[in-house]
Amino acid sequence: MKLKNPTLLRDRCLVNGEWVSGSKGEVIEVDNPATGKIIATVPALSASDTENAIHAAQTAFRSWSKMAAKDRTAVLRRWFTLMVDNADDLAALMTAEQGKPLAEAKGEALYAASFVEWFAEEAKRVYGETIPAPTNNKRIVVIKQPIGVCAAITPWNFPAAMITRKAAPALAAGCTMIVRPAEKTPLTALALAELAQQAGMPAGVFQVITGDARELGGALTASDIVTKLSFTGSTQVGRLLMAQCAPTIKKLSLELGGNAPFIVFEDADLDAAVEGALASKYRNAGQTCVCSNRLYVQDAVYDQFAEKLAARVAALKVGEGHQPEVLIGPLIDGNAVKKVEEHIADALAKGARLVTGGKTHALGGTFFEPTVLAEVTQQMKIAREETFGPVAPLFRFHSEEEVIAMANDTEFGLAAYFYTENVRRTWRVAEALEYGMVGHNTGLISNEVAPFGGVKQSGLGREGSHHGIDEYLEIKYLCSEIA
Ligand SMILES: NC(=O)C1=CN([C@@H]2O[C@H](COP(=O)(O)OP(=O)(O)OC[C@H]3O[C@@H](n4cnc5c(N)ncnc54)[C@H](OP(=O)(O)O)[C@@H]3O)[C@@H](O)[C@H]2O)C=CC1
Ligand SMILES: O=C(O)[C@H](O)CS(=O)(=O)O
Repeated sequence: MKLKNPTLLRDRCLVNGEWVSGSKGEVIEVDNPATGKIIATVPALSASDTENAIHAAQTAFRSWSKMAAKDRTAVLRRWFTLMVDNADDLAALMTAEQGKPLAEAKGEALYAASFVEWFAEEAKRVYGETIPAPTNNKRIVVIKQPIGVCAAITPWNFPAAMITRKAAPALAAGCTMIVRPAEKTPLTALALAELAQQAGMPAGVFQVITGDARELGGALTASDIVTKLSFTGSTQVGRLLMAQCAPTIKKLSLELGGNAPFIVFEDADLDAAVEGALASKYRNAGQTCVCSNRLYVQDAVYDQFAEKLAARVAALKVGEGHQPEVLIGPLIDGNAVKKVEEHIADALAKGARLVTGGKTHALGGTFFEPTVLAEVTQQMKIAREETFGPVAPLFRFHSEEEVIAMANDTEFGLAAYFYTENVRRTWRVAEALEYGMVGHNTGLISNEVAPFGGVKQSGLGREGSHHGIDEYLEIKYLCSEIA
């Protein structure tokens, strides 16, 4: 892994403005999923090391929260500029530790930076309000104030964007933030910490700690100094963390699992639908929470769509992320491969048909052939569980009512997609789908300006957009008797 700016490769954690090892002196190895080779080590911090970070964040909060919003904006804008200037190095780190193709990693680096740019601006727009009092001798004013010391626990699939999508609004609001990144992808998080320090972020305002998820997560959730937890990951772990936060009534933002339907109506632009399916299904080798997980195709266009999609999928180049033209990198680990194999085997055993792919790639390791299955039904595991891999299961449907019922038949409600050229159908379907985010004639819906988040068991709260900063603010009103 060659970096233009070698200072971005950090093997220590940033705690209270210092680069520190763990008090136990233990380290965690970081490997490259494409090769299985160890590329770095990071400290295994302990619960007591985490307490040090929490107290540093509490101290830093006292001054950071009182800083003029415009001055916080200036620090965040410098962080944004440094992220853009170092996007190639951030991309190299992501491809090395997570495996995604370099072009996707560069895209994520800029996507991550866009949250810092957006919330640098939002910092200056935390408005309050005045409310006419019920009696003329009183005045009521509403103000918004930063929640306090915040913690973030983030997943491996977007090592940069999932951090800034939380840290940027928190810091903009005047909070301080401790990030515990996934064990598999700490290097990008530590590089973001290095750039934050270069941007002049005061000690204790933004800290990154690495170590055992349960030990560090336990310390963060148990602390009554930490007033807010923002988590992105599986619904199963989200439930656990929600329970761990209950004793201290922490504020929560949860971005959890998905099971996105992708619906192709007979009146769709089929070529556009194929492009959208490729984008929403195979991005990050299918390892995103908003990936289409079930593709429903209306009878009249089913065979045509399946043929078009399979031809494009079979041509997707699989390989190591730094190689040019590679579009599908490795899955994150062997467990991910096992889940994909399990979903395919279950579907075929219950009557599905393999159209293309279907097995581990000739490259070996965790590389997997991009796959399309046909004649898939609701009775198969792949209909109910998030595959988190490069498999497109095609379901048939006959009517709009039938497909809406199938699409909504899940405990998840994160993202959904549909293709139709009919404007009346567009409104009916968009309103009937029980999801937090709906793509119409597009497979790419993620950006910094829209409120990203799910309903049902896909989470709580929204990230990005002007709503995103509210997750890090408390509302207070002053009722003043003036006569
Ligand atoms: N809604 C969204 O925006 C997103 C949702 N996801 C969902 O996450 C899942 C895949 O990501 P994955 O990383 O495997 O999800 P996990 O839920 O397994 O892990 C997410 C994070 O939580 C940590 N973690 C795991 N167990 C605990 C625990 N007991 N206490 C504290 N922290 C813990 C993990 O640490 P470690 O990895 O070190 O074990 C990781 O940092 C999928 O379901 C996907 O849909 C993923 C990304 C975005
Ligand atoms: O982790 C994820 O899956 C991301 O939230 C998806 S996105 O924001 O890049 O769409």
